[in-house]
Amino acid sequence: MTDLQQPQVPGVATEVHSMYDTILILDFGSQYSHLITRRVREAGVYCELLPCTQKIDDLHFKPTGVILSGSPYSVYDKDAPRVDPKVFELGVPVLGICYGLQEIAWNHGGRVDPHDKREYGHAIVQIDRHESHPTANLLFEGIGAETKVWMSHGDQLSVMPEGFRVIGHTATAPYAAIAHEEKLMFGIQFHPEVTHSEQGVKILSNFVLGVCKCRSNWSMDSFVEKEIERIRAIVGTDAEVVGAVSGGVDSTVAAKIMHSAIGDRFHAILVDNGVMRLNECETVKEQLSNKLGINLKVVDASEEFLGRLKGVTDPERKRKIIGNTFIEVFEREAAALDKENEAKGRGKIEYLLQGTLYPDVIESISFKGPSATIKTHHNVGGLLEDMRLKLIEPLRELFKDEVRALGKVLDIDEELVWRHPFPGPGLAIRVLGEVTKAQVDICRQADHIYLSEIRAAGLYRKISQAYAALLPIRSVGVMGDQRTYEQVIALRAVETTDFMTADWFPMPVEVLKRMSQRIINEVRGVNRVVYDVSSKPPSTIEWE
Ligand SMILES: Nc1ncnc2c1ncn2[C@@H]1O[C@H](COP(=O)(O)OP(=O)(O)OP(=O)(O)O)[C@@H](O)[C@H]1O
Ligand SMILES: O=c1[nH]c(=O)c2[nH+]cn([C@@H]3O[C@H](COP(=O)(O)O)[C@@H](O)[C@H]3O)c2[nH]1
Ligand SMILES: NC(=O)CC[C@H](N)C(=O)O
Ligand SMILES: [Mg+2]
Repeated sequence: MTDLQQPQVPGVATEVHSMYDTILILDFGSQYSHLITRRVREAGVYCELLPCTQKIDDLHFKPTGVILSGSPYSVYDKDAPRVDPKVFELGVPVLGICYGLQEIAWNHGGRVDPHDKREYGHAIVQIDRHESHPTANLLFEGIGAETKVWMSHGDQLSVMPEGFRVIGHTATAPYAAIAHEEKLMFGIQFHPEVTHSEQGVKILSNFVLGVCKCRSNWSMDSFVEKEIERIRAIVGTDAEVVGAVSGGVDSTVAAKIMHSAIGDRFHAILVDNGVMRLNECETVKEQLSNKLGINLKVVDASEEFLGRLKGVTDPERKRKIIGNTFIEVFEREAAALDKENEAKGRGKIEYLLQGTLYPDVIESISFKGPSATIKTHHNVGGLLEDMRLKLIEPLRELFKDEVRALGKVLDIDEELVWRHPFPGPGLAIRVLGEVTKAQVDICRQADHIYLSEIRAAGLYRKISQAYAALLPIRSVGVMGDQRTYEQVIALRAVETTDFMTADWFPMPVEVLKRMSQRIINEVRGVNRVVYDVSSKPPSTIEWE
């Protein structure tokens, strides 16, 4: 998934960079780098985050401006990440944030030293304006004499780099913001991307719109039209496309775009893996066919999946088995479709549609290399390395909230757009221990009651993800004067924006009471319900 190139068609604008001005954000490992990306997009400007080790000569587009992120490193560390100095020869504006400022200074004859006090938290920047140098004022255009910002640094600029002037200072940092008017280079010691910096969004938009003069045309409306055109250009007039579609918002939005582009040359496939939620396959088929006009084939492979999961209790093995079986089923279906098409004199299936999102791409490009594997997230296409089909990933530049906005533009039902994510391995990683049909049924029923009660209480949209898990233990209870010795259901609900970190949701007690009562009364085999009050980290969202 590290390859950022999409299929190319000579003479046709199939490349995102030919349609939008692009801000290049170079990531030096700050925790906030992806937030810079979000903010620039919010200003209506397309941008891409690449590792700071990116060589400018290898870049396949010319950025309209460059932003250098913060970093946990110090510029004087022996192993400090270094920017390719050619960035400064591109002749486009550059903005350095925190480490980025220090890196600009370091490269232009300035000095950076550790400060006796680390500065972490709020600070006030006094803005220094220069009447006879209007360009230097551009970054803080429209902002008053001072502004509240958020700082997180231990080093600071001690000697100004050549040709730069101070455009902002704080009580402890005399060079908190600097500018070079001819080179259009700016540096700020604080973090405009975090919400604690009150004018942060304005400062970033001043840079991308005022300094870089980017066109502000990145909107989901314009994206749909351009994407449909791009797909048509890539696929041409004969080729056909398959796509694994789960009913989740990502694959649904991707499928809708593909369908709009090529109609019935797109074949959507939903695999019933035996670990879907109650009535899920029917509901998804209904929604996609009736409401979106997408022809979805449901392939029942439940026996195959459950058969292979027999006796398996290890979470990673479950994930691998499911991932591999998905591929086998999918390849089989694609081959069958190819045969059918051949008989009908239709084109060959040449492409595979995937709902990959930008966070997946960002995660796979970290300059520090891949992080430890906590869980193997299954992804149908992600594992199809030796497949002859070429990938089409319409959402690979988008964040989840952009995908949801796109869903609205495409007139997809609110209910679908705001659907909680559901993992590919489904209930298999929510039935802890061995996955049998009987166990899946218990989990499925409890999950259905739980989600219905969440909806009835009007809480579905407040919660980012909720589900019931079946624990592989028994506990003693009493029912109708009889001793029971049955299983435990754990209810999980979290609030999160990026699913990388999450807080447990404070479920109202009254609602919990109803849920627990209903599950114990209605689901055979369960005599106890517990509510999960763990955050991520140190826990994860799924139990396995
Ligand atoms: N049962 C399934 N049948 C077919 N494809 C599936 C199935 N489950 C998952 N997939 C494929 O795996 C991809 C990754 O799943 P993932 O859950 O991350 O995305 P999603 O289901 O589209 O959206 P969401 O994250 O909101 O659930 C999906 O986009 C889809 O292509
Ligand atoms: O498509 C998927 N395939 C998987 O294998 C998988 N594992 C976890 N998830 C989803 O990812 C998010 C984070 O989950 P964790 O905190 O448990 O890692 C949550 O939204 C999880 O539901 C998966 N999605
Ligand atoms: N947030 C940052 O970019 C910090 C940069 C550098 N590590 C410092 O402490 O000053
Ligand atoms: Mg899903």
